[in-house]
Amino acid sequence: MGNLAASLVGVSIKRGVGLRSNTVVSDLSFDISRGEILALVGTSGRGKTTVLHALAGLIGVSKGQIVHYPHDTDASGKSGRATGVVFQDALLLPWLTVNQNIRLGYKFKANRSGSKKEFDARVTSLLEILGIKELADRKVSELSGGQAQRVAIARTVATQPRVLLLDEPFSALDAATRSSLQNWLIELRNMLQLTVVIVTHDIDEALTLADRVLVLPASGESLKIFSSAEKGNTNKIKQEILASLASYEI
Ligand SMILES: Nc1ncnc2c1ncn2[C@@H]1O[C@H](COP(=O)(O)OP(=O)(O)OP(=O)(O)O)[C@@H](O)[C@H]1O
Repeated sequence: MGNLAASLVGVSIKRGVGLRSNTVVSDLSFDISRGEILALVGTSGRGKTTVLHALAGLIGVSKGQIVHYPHDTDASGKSGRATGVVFQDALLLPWLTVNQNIRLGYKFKANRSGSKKEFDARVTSLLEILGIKELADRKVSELSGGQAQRVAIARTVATQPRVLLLDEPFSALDAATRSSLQNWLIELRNMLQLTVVIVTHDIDEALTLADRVLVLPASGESLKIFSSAEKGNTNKIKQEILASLASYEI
């Protein structure tokens, strides 16, 4: 358990209400290790966003449980939040500057402490670490899509979530910007020892970013998890993932 950030144990999730409710995720179990990037892939409607929202506590589970393991330091009461989510649309406040948007992230951090001076220093240091210091005084409405996504991720990282949840954060970006943000995210994870769960439609993105790729199963199928540790063999893994995605189609 010491190395785990969270676990799903026999989780089923319903969407919709009353007679129209439907079980969209059924008896799903997997662990999220600390410091890993885990990609969730699966055909459309398979429940990737649903799982992410359940991990974030935005929707409940109908069966099973999701366990978030506190860090050792949490006993001191200085823990960050269990999760932080970044959606496909950056959802920043366009009338504020980048700096002000990031400050909002810090303001929402649980158990924040320290003086205003310390708080300002933390914002500046985060902007520096994330390589967006030069954007600090720009209005969000003046940012490109790629810059806005960096700021959205930065704002969520500022809340110090134990697990960073990303829902197709790069899907609206052009290929070059996307690739640069993928590299940036890997650097960020390495620097800050982040634990990341990312939903993506793009198998190449999943294999570039993730330590493990989890293919969400259709009802009755078993879960498949691919390790991209053997990076040299990505073609083979990609073929296996594509084959398992295809086998789910009815
Ligand atoms: N608010 C909702 N009310 C009712 N059904 C919903 C709701 N949100 C999602 N669903 C249904 O739950 C199922 C899973 O949706 P979800 O968005 O999690 O899938 P996904 O794998 O993320 O899909 P996509 O790749 O298309 O984004 C779908 O059948 C969808 O229609």
